Amino acid sequence: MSKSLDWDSLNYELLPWIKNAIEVMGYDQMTPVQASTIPMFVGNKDVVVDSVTGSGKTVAFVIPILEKIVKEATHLKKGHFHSLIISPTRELSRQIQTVINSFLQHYPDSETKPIKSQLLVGTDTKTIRDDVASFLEERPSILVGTPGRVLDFLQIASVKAQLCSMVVLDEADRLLDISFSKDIEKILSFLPKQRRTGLFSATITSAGSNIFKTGLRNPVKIKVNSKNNSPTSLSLNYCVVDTHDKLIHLLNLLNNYRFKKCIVYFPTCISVTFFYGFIQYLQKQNNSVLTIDESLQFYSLHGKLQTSSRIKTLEAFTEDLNNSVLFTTDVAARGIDIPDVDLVIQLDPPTDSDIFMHRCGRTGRANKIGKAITFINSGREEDFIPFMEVKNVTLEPMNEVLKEISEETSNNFYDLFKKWILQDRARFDLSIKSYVAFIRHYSNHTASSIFRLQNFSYTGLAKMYGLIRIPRMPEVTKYLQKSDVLEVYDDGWLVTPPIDLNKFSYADKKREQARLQELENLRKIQDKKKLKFDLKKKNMAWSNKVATKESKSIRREKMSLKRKLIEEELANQSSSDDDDNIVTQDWKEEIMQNKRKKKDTGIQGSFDDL
Ligand SMILES: Nc1ncnc2c1ncn2[C@@H]1O[C@H](COP(=O)(O)OP(=O)(O)OP(=O)(O)O)[C@@H](O)[C@H]1O
Repeated sequence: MSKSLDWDSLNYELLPWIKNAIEVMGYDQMTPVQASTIPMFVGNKDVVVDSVTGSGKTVAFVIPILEKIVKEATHLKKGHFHSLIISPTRELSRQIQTVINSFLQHYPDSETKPIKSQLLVGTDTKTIRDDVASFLEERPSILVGTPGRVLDFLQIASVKAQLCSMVVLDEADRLLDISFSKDIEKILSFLPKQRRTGLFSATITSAGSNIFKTGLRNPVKIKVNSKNNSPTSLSLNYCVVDTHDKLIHLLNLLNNYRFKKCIVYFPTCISVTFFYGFIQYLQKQNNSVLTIDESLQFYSLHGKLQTSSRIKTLEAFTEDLNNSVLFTTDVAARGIDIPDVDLVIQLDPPTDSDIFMHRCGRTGRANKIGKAITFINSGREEDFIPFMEVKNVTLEPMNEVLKEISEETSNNFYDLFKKWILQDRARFDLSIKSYVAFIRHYSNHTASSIFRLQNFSYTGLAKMYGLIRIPRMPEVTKYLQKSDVLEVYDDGWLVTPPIDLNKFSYADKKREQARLQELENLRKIQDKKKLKFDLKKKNMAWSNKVATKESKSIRREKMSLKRKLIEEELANQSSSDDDDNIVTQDWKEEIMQNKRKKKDTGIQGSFDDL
């Protein structure tokens, strides 16, 4: 392992054009992970690299790949490639390709065969056939892509993988987890066994023994130590807040804290869309409760957006030099390298504690100062702090940055939120969907003893999401507490009198027309059914009527017995408090919901039933 971080102290001479690229990029010295990894990976060793976020792992595998291509890939035939880099997201793959290309810009023109790279990610415009055509035409030596697309590509007969001699799994623990591992195994089965393999991540230990599924041969483990499992330039803080005021705290923080670029992590895609819409309204609207600084520029990015829009947003956020704020999900948690991000806010801790460090690590990169603030819901979630301490991640409290929120402000803000929702049924739908998605998300926490649905403030959450009605979910109805933040009226309404949902319209004219049409259809069907039923009843023979009555009373008896059994079962369940019960009850609710759906054929997609 090299002790000096001087580029000249490597145990071999870097190619002159690579040296030139390094100089132009302004990398005066190697980072520790580069000093340890480059000589090993160039020297034909398999490597497993564990190094904190923002420590320069990308260059640590890009340089060895480029060095080896120059030495080995001069005779590559059509349809073959030299190296394959796989990463979990399109954004990260694109970013890796940008780093490769910024090196390749310095590759001398005098060389007869240029070195090229190709990106393999799903897009709205390019098919896999397009990828193959451009591969055969352009003859790239390096392929970079996401698992699904890479696998599809390798399955095409004209693509030959026999000469691939280097493979890198960036964010390897993620690629080896349950969602990607099957694809990765298949991809690796296409590659020759005699190859070099590099696994890179800031949380590689989470992959456990899965790393050996990658066919590593006598790998060298490179761990760049850090005291706090995070870069020293990154400070990790938390604030304990009441759930119902969390959005106000977030907005106050964005208004008052000085930053260049901030990333805010939301729990779900739909919550990004929902809160992004509301915050844009607040910024435009002159209101007396909470105004948002005009200079703040908001962006939203999540995995359900089209690729082209994801690319545009990321580029615009990267280029924006003013106070810009990106609302996003874990799609932008790993690997994304945006210069000048100096603040990261997590609205909630992630469901997987590994993601916590990846999210925080979007700031404090390459020795630049950064701050990551995580909101913790008051109650039980404070236990998250010692839980992370055990994982060698120390979080410091910083409640002093938060402004006190009076009850009056809190209620006025909620009224403003509800007013916005009542302007458009689409917002009402979104509010309910976001709320439901959050609860489902919350129930997926791996640290389920800390993040317990039983302890959650459901009305506090409803206030935070501006709900006008609490959806009928088993998780919610089971744990609604009398002492909660909001008064819940009949049928889950949080406003009185309740809203007539038949008259609650969409602002979008087409959507509203479709809704009215559906309502009309439903009414017709119900009228027809009623007519049919009345006729049948009228025409039925007296003896049949008696028989029907009898069978009805038998059915009623059976039903009441069944109900009793279910009630007993539920009573038993609520006395023990584990999350499995929630799943069971959820299942029952699902059956009931399905039955309800079958009954009322129209109006699906409205949330009247939730
Ligand atoms: N030798 C170097 N000197 C200075 N800056 C560097 C050097 N090498 C890389 N960087 C810069 O460090 C930043 C982080 O690099 P990179 O994205 O490779 O980190 P990483 O370790 O892969 O992080 P993550 O685990 O979050 O993916 C980049 O902006 C990169 O330009």
